[in-house]
Amino acid sequence: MIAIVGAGKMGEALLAGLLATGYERSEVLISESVRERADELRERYGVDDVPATEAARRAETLILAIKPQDMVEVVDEVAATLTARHLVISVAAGITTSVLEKHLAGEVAVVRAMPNTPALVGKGMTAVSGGTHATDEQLDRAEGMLRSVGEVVRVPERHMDTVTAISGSGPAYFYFLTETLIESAVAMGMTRATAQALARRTIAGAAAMLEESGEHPVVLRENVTSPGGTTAAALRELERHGVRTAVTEAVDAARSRSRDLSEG
Ligand SMILES: NC(=O)C1=CN([C@@H]2O[C@H](COP(=O)(O)OP(=O)(O)OC[C@H]3O[C@@H](n4cnc5c(N)ncnc54)[C@H](OP(=O)(O)O)[C@@H]3O)[C@@H](O)[C@H]2O)C=CC1
Ligand SMILES: O=C(O)[C@@H]1CCC=N1
Repeated sequence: MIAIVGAGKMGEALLAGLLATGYERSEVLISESVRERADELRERYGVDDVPATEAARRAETLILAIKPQDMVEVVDEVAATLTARHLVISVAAGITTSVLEKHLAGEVAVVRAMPNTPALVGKGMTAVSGGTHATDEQLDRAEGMLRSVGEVVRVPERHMDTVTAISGSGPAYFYFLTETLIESAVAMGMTRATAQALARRTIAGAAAMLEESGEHPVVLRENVTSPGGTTAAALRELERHGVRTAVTEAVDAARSRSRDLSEG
């Protein structure tokens, strides 16, 4: 049995992904403190919602998907119920396995994971790293579960804040860019519906090219950039406005924020 504690945006993405890829409703529980949200998810997915301590009693795998700021309180609440048979997977930004282990009695296995919301449609990217007591078998178990909602890589924990800034927050950067393209087209007089279709299909097509061709993005960008053409004119403006530096600094800010979150 798997319990997802905190069924917000990320919790739901994992829940939906797990159910869509073969987990039975009877194998997954949620524990969500916002009543209307719990009701909505119970209705949508047909899973039970129980208090966190009951979730810890009934499930051997606990996925903690609450906000980093709530993590210690929730871990303290369930700690007495957890035993060496449990596997705790935290998806919280910034919270280290050593912080979690400090609040858990004995040798409870902890895995830190950083998924992203495309897990909802089985296209997630998750990085995992194991805590002190997590065995290879337990890491494999966590990876197997998360692989059902997308790809998984194992990384040393020192890279987890970078992972958070790249693939954890990453979908938001691409949505931001898509949203900006839509608004630009609307400002030029195009209907919103057509602008949305153009932008959505373009980002999806570009992503598919990256995945399926295996080419470096520089090569794909060069293929779009005809000599003396429109793309070169646009890219010159992006460079002039420092978009490359802005992206680098945005990623740096996300990583710093992830580090800060471990300090509460
Ligand atoms: N959103 C994303 O793309 C990603 C998020 N994450 C991580 O996932 C975690 C959740 O993020 P996100 O889904 O965005 O946040 P949300 O606020 O959408 O979800 C968290 C949910 O847990 C509820 N909650 C709070 N305390 C408890 C409790 N004691 N028991 C049960 N439920 C509780 C919250 O209620 P309330 O609102 O009242 O606090 C909320 O509904 C974070 O740690 C984040 O770092 C990781 C990767 C990607
Ligand atoms: O914004 C956040 O803090 C979370 C972590 C990664 C994506 N969303």
